[in-house]
Amino acid sequence: MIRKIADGVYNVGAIDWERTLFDEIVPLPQGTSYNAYLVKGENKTAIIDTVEPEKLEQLIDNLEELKVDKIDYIVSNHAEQDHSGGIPYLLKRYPEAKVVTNAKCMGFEKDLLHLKDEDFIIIKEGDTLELGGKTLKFIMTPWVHWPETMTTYLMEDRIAFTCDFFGSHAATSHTFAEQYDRIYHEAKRYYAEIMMPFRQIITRNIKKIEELEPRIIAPSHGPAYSDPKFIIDAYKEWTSSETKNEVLILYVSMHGSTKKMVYALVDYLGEEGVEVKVRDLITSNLGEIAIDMVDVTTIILATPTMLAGPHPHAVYAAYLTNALKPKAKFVGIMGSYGWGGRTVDILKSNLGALKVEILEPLLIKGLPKKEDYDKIKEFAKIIAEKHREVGVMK
Ligand SMILES: Cc1cc2nc3c(=O)[nH]c(=O)nc-3n(C[C@H](O)[C@H](O)[C@H](O)COP(=O)(O)O)c2cc1C
Repeated sequence: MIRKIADGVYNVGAIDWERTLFDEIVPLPQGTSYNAYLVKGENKTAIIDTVEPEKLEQLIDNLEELKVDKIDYIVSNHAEQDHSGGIPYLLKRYPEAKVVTNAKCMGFEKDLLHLKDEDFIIIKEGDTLELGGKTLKFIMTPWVHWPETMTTYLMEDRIAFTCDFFGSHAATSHTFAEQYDRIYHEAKRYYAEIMMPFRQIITRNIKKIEELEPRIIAPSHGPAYSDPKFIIDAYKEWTSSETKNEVLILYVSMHGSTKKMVYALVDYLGEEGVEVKVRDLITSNLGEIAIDMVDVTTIILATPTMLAGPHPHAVYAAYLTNALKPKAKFVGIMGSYGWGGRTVDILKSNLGALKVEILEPLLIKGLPKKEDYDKIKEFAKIIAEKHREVGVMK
């Protein structure tokens, strides 16, 4: 399916309606797309990014339908195979084509795709490429989400091809975002899963794209944006240091004691005027957990003690929180134990990358008793007080 972006500019990539998992961990409830953009100048033709190799057939069909018998440049914004994986095929089909990218990306593609030095034209920040009436300018946007990532800007049409940056895992036949609620949610999920660990550097990259004053933002997953402000503002909101008056509780419980503690905390936090999100680690997937983390002020890890430490699912949650680096300001640890162990130490040792205050842990023996509920109530009061201190609650 060819999706026209502007005169001489087409999305010739693939739509993957049925894929359910990405990177062997990220669930895809809405499928995804691998957008590849054909830009036809008066003299030269370029394609910006390719598709996941499994979906090459759709790209080939689209190129045939547009009767593309020559490609001069294959611009590669990102070396990850869902965008670069089609390059070896395109080089065979269009032997005169050169891969246009930055030096870092070339290095990765030599390793990942076994491309050779002579396959490349190397560009750097601010360089331009003339196609005849259409000029591509290259803007380095590192760490969205690999070190080599860049944006290609079509100057005359003011289109920013941002690759993963501003993308969403959404299979859709719409060329441009139309169902804004749906796309906001999918773009936020994508941000949470893929971009959140690089929040600080992304802030600088948002500015770089905004300064281009693009008319269109065309990422390599999901629909393009004919209203770039929508997605730029959303990214500004997610990356800002401001958090909401919300607590996310991630819990696991074998026999229900920790769960009782969790739901008591939910009630007490409600009484204190704090919003709560609760995720059972056994039934919640990574996407749901990640999206919930984006703007909460506090994350609570709740686990029973098992084999002298936290339940392995709680270790996973701590590891994930540490890796995703949400902007939360506080982390709490709570749970039930039988006789003792290193639950708190082990969880803390998995949280070293976070700039958070770790609250005084709350561990109780067995099923919570009357005095334990008092402690949970006190825990809720402490969290509310912390939220007041950082100004997310009056
Ligand atoms: C497989 C297993 C291993 C356990 N290992 C420990 C342990 O090493 N240290 C401890 O204090 N309690 C241990 N316990 C006891 C639990 O921590 C205790 O029963 C707790 O109340 C369970 O909380 P839950 O109902 O939320 O699952 C273990 C329980 C199970 C089922």
